Amino acid sequence: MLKEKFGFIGGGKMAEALCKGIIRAGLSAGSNIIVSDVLAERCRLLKEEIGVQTTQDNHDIAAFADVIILAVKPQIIGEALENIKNDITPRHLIISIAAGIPLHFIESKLRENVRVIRVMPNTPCLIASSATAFAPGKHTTEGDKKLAHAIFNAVGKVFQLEEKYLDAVTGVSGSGPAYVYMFIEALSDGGVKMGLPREIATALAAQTALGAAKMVLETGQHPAQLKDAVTSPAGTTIEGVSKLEDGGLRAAVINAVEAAALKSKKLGELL
Ligand SMILES: NC(=O)C1=CN([C@@H]2O[C@H](COP(=O)(O)OP(=O)(O)OC[C@H]3O[C@@H](n4cnc5c(N)ncnc54)[C@H](OP(=O)(O)O)[C@@H]3O)[C@@H](O)[C@H]2O)C=CC1
Ligand SMILES: O=C(O)[C@@H]1CCC=N1
Repeated sequence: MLKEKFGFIGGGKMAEALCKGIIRAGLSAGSNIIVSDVLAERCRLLKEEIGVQTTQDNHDIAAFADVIILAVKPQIIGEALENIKNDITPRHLIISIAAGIPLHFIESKLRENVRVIRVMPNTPCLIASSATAFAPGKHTTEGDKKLAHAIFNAVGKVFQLEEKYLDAVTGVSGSGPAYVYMFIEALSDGGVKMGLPREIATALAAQTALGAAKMVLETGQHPAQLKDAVTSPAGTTIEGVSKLEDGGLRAAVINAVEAAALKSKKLGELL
């Protein structure tokens, strides 16, 4: 259990997933977390479902928390920082999970020497299976980096990277779960087309994605080697693989990552 208290500005999908993940991982208790949201109904729901404290006033966040997680949409980060800048003191560590928002923007909106870390997590942090990358700001200490590592390591895998890579990370793992859900849904649709009950088809598709991902991570083999091991000469798999190539799966995925990464970059440039 960490001694630091956590405050979230923005109580949406990602704050909810992170709060649940942090509590489930035993890193903090609901009573040590406060979340702000503009909607009273959202506050009520978070309080009832997760047991965190809630507020509609962002000024309450810095008064309570040591670590402040910026979890509002990138487009309103500037407004949220303006709102809290006078509340931030040297005891606070600011963690931004907003896509595309550069460290220098956040640092420039706060008082001098404020410690800021930019993080790109993903929603599987809810079940301790997140893929996260973070980049430290100008004034972060070794202790801050260790703390960020500890938080995101508890809810999945975490990598410290230079900030220049974070837009690409957003394209791969920040947005990535959506692509994988689409693939699983399509795999299930294929099963249904061929007569499987939907529930079975989705369970088989999701377990297949999970197993294949674990094979990549645990065997250390190249994905192409693992694919070749499934693909028997004149067998069934090569028929399917050939259709995926016809449909441009690889190009579609590469283009998706590029588009999401470029959008992340653009969000930072529009400020
Ligand atoms: N969803 C994801 O998978 C990931 C998201 N992120 C990043 O996390 C951040 C949050 O994303 P997500 O949770 O999906 O977004 P949501 O829109 O679900 O959450 C943001 C919440 O903040 C509320 N809000 C708006 N203005 C304020 C304010 N001034 N003070 C407090 N709360 C406010 C919003 O209310 P209202 O809706 O009424 O405006 C909403 O409930 C984004 O910056 C995104 O880029 C990063 C990684 C993954
Ligand atoms: O779609 C988005 O903008 C956010 C950032 C990464 C995942 N979801």
